[in-house]
Amino acid sequence: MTNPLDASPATDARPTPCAVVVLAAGAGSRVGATVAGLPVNKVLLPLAGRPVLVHSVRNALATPGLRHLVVVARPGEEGMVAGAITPYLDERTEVRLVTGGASRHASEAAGIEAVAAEITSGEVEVVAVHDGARPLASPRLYAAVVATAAEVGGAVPVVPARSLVTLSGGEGPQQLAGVQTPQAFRASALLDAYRAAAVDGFEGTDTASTLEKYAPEVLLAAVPSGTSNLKVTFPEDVALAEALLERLG
Ligand SMILES: C[C@](O)(CO)[C@H](O)COP(=O)(O)O
Repeated sequence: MTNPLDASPATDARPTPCAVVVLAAGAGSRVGATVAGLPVNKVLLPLAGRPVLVHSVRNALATPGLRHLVVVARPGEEGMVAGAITPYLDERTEVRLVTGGASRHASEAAGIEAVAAEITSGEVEVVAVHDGARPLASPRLYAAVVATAAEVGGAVPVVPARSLVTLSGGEGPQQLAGVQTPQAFRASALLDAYRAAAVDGFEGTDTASTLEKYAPEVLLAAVPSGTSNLKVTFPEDVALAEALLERLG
């Protein structure tokens, strides 16, 4: 990956027409979320009085150049997801709700296919895919990944790991980086890559891994991000996200 800060800065004079796919279809088993004793999808947990997903969706809606927002729900949870986010949306805001699959990859594919017509027609030039469980991704981060993807092909937010790691084999301390979302890509390359992956039955661990396999010619740029863009994974993450929300305003 290259660092876009090494290249000319991505300019955003004309925001790139884009779509955002928010994934809300994960199992979330590690967070162990329950409501009234029943397991609940972690993106529906309350965070500062609103479901986690509402924060994620509202940030995504502030993306410059946004044309379409897709939310991918777990099969059987479509009604619950719609019920959770609709009260917080302006009635003019159109959110496409689609049903996800059995894996993250399948849910990503369903979300991307939901804007296939707009990609093919050229209306949408860049698509960003985001974890619904990352409620603190800022509109600024969305703007940066979309502008960078438009410029170089693909953009992935990264944050340096807190500590150096020593690998066995005598290579000395290594600085690792954590990969986050939203991950953004030129839309036609993204759609083609997911269609090629479907033919092979390939399942990527994230969007970038599918692009790396099926569109290796697409340059992926690392966009500097921060630890505040956390993913709600463990029970304590909700309290941490709440504290960060309060601090960030
Ligand atoms: C893509 C990701 O956010 C990178 O940190 C992460 O791998 C997503 O994990 P999930 O378990 O599929 O939510």
